[in-house]
Amino acid sequence: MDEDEVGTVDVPEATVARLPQYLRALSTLAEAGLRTVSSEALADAVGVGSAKLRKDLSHLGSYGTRGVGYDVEQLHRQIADHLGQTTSWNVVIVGIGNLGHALAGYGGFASRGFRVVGLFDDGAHVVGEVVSGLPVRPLDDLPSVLRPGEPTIGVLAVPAEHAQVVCDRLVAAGVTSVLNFAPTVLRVPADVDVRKVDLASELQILAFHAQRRAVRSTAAAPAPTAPAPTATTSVPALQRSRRPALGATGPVLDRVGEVV
Ligand SMILES: NC(=O)c1ccc[n+]([C@@H]2O[C@H](COP(=O)([O-])OP(=O)(O)OC[C@H]3O[C@@H](n4cnc5c(N)ncnc54)[C@H](O)[C@@H]3O)[C@@H](O)[C@H]2O)c1
Repeated sequence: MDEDEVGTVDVPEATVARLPQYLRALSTLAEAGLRTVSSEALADAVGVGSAKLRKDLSHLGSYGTRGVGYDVEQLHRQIADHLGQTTSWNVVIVGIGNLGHALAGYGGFASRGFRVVGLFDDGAHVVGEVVSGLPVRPLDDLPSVLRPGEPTIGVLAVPAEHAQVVCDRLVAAGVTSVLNFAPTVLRVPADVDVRKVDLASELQILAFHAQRRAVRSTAAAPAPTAPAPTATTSVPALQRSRRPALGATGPVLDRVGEVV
């Protein structure tokens, strides 16, 4: 597949979601001086099955060489092309509260081609403050920060009840890609992409799997001397029994004891 085909081939959404992980693993391999990598080794580094990895990469027209594997640099370039990482993207963050401050200060965007160019908020307590080298501006200044012809991604870190209004303003100003942290569904025109980040849902999914593991291991355990929990053991009971005593385990951090 040549560069002209990037953006024109259909790549399944699940594959797209794994591409950043492949890219990160390939960067690490390149930094370690590796020139080629087998599908098994790359799949191992990412934590997926090698068949799935080969299928994912076949969507990009990359099949590797039998007995050699994939050329690390070439595959890195190819995935970076598909992820639009060979151009730089402007990012504006709206809502400079707890989350917005953390996002504005995150150092990992620039190395992946994302440049934070504007911070916006409507709160008098924060407008004018300089956060990570950028002044926080009112949303009315949005048009002066967005540059025609330069793709800009809008990041929403405002309370859910304000997210739609802010999203509408971003879209009206020409933003066609929105990353939404607010726990609400946004309505946007068909030519606007919205991705939602929801850490609470991710925690719920982990809790779901942990709970199922607990139920299965309880069911599979040999009969204990004490009365065995049955399949009807209540979820709260399992959750309580699995919860460690506060402070009993966990890493020793130099901020332990800090009240956050
Ligand atoms: N997706 C996740 O995993 C995740 C994690 C944490 C928080 N959140 C969500 O992110 C959002 C922000 O959380 P937070 O803890 O930073 O809240 P926060 O209250 O600390 O900050 C919100 C900021 O948005 C600003 N704001 C409110 N209305 C605005 C408007 N109309 N225009 C511009 N700015 C406006 C406020 O002035 C404030 O500075 C919330 O919706 C929260 O639920 C999501």
